[in-house]
Amino acid sequence: MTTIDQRPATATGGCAVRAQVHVPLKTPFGDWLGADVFSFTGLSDQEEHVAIGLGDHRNNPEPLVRVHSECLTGDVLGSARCDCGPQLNEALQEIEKAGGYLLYLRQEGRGIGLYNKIDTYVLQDEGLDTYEANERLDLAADSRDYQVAADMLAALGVSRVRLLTNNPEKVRQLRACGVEVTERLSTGVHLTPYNRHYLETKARVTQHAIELTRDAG
Ligand SMILES: Nc1nc2c(ncn2[C@@H]2O[C@H](COP(=O)(O)OP(=O)(O)OP(=O)(O)O)[C@@H](O)[C@H]2O)c(=O)[nH]1
Ligand SMILES: [Zn+2]
Repeated sequence: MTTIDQRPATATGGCAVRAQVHVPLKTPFGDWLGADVFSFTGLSDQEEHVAIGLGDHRNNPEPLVRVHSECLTGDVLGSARCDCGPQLNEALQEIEKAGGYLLYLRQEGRGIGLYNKIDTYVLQDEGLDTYEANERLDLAADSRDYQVAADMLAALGVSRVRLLTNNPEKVRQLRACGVEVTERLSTGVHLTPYNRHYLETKARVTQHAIELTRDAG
């Protein structure tokens, strides 16, 4: 059953919790998770970002948090070109166990949007890497700004987090926005027959903490 439970909002820079809705989720592994989905008002970029509270998120002074950037092809369609889908599933499982939040940010294509991302796939298949392909379209290689994630955490009353990410830029930006990141935890390495170059490029260009063994995959 889905329930709606308005709770007192902690406003920060205009950002506040708008509603909290309990949603039963079924994972690809067949488990049922009880998720609290939070929507917000006053988000600085006007996007419909959501926070998904899992496990004992209310009482955890240092919740496990993942700031996940939207990837329709990976998250929904299960595309093997990237690692987004498996990272999302892993995060839901880990956060459920530890108690915390998945912030699902509507930042398709590292901020360039879905249509542009699909266009870059054509360029990637001609030999460009994921960052070069963005730039060939005169778009930023990665335009993501995580201030909005910091605002959402503050609105949830969260100031200290353990962060599940391989991306050092997420840690840097959240800290710069006043979030105390006490620990960065790497996700698993989700190698497919199609994403080795994608993962290698992330490790080389943006220093993602991804350790690829030569013979893996
Ligand atoms: N422009 C572009 N974006 C992509 C491509 N494949 C996936 N993405 C986007 O990349 C974003 C995820 O970024 P990643 O670089 O994979 O990982 P991250 O979020 O920086 O780091 P983690 O927290 O470790 O997952 C999502 O918004 C995806 O939509 C691609 O080929 N081109
Ligand atoms: Zn993806």
